[in-house]
Amino acid sequence: KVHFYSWEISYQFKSPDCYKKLAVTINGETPGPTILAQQGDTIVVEVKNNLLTENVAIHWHGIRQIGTPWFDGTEGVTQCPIVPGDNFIYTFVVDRPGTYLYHAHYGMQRSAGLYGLIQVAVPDGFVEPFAYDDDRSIILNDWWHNSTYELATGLSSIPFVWVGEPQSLLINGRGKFNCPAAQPTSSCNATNPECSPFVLTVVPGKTYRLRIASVTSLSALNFEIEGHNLTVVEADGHYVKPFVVKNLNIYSGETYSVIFTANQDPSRNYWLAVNVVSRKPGTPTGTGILNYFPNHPNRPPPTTAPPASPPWNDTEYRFKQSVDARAHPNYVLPPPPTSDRTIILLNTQNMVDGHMKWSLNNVSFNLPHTPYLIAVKENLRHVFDQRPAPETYDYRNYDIYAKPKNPNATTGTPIYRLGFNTTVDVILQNAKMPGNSSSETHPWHLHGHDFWVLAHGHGKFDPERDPKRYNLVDPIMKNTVALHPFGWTALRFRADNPGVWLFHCHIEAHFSMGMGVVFAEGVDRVGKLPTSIMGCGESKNFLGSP
Ligand SMILES: O=C1O[C@H]([C@@H](O)CO)C(O)=C1O
Repeated sequence: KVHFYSWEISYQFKSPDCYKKLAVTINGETPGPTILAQQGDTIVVEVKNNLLTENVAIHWHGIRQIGTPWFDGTEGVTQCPIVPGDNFIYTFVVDRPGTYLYHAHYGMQRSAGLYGLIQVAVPDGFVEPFAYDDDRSIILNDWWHNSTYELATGLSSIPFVWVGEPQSLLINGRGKFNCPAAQPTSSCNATNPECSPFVLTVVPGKTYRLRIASVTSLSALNFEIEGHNLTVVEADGHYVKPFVVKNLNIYSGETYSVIFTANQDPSRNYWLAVNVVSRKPGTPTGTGILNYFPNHPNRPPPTTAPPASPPWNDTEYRFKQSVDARAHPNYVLPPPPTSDRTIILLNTQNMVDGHMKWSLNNVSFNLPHTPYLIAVKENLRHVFDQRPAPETYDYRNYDIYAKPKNPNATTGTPIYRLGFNTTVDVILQNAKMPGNSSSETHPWHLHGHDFWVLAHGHGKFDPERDPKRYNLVDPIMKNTVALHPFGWTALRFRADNPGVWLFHCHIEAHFSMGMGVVFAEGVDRVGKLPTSIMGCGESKNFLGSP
């Protein structure tokens, strides 16, 4: 089946948390429409860029784009930006059931509101390993009152201006900023229906599958439904061995399905609550309402206080959830027992020519002007660095608990060329920040693949000792995984999807400061590139060629 969508991208005044500001919308809405499809269906999205002066590109997060690497929607990697006034048609197959996302992948535009959900149903007759009466979804986000341009300009300025903590947390695009009395109601109006809380209505006794996705620009979140345990059954489109939590830690770019039953006192309503964890919170709890039918949705609101998260700096609590997630026993896809190559990526915050950057093995990522897919396929060797990207760092001598020894990194555009069909391990290594005594959580997202999560560890990864601890029995597969403070995360994937793929921290500010790398594999097998992805840099030369 083919699903056709026609999306007009435009700026609109929106008040998702009661404070009025410009948002990038799809057909006038943020979040955008949910794409509903079934495994094997084709999705066609015609994007019309009606932003007056701003490019756009849309990434289909978690969709592997097998056979269509040019429609991954990653500006600078797989396509040129869609310029104002232009149309662009994305066509791709959703080859696996599950919960996925889409969002802007140009500059820091995601934080301006261009995002939504993709839900892919199982084939007819397929029985999922859990039961429920009804299916609901929520998408979580963090929200700033400064424009995306102010945020991005601060990050690239000398001196550096950090984005700071968000003003609000949004559940399905709704939050509540405490409008100051001095602010005119035309710019902040607590009674604006756009910022009335999101209401999830349930029938007492029924069981629900709740799909939960996060597209935050910065925040790691903890989600809780007051008084209701959640059984985690799906993560990033893969069935997991069910485990029960009181609240769920969710990082930007992750999706989960949880099962819960409306089995509490039905005479009242309950809070949906989302809190910032892992960074010292400066944002009030984001709330919504779990409404037991037939109570009024939000009159009166629950008289209890909305749930607080576990302590924001309880890293062990979040680490435990990461290691508790295992593949569902009936759906284990065993990883290859060995790998052909191990890439160790140390992430550090460094200065480059007076700018604050993030780098991997001392190289801070920079997008070339000609998208990599076109440059690699057409062998344009002069448009990006040809020296190989660094395979590891000096792990014998580097102290991850000390401030970066070399405060200066370089910026560059090198790539990792992966042998087609080889098995690659990536070890993400965290370390201390230069400015303070902490180490932050980074959710890493891989385009074009799912990876096995072989292990999470504390401290410095030891290439002799730690591979012996890998879970080769029932590791979960994901497309986004947390790298915890002062820890390491080991991933394995097969380089079996011809194309050029970004691997990056999903914190929008961190990617914009250089926290990413690029993998290229089997590009000689990629078919003729569509001219619609071209037009910028040297790709102009290929327009109209036979
Ligand atoms: O990248 C970041 O920069 C700031 C801080 O380290 C420097 O101000 C911060 O909290 C980040 O996550």
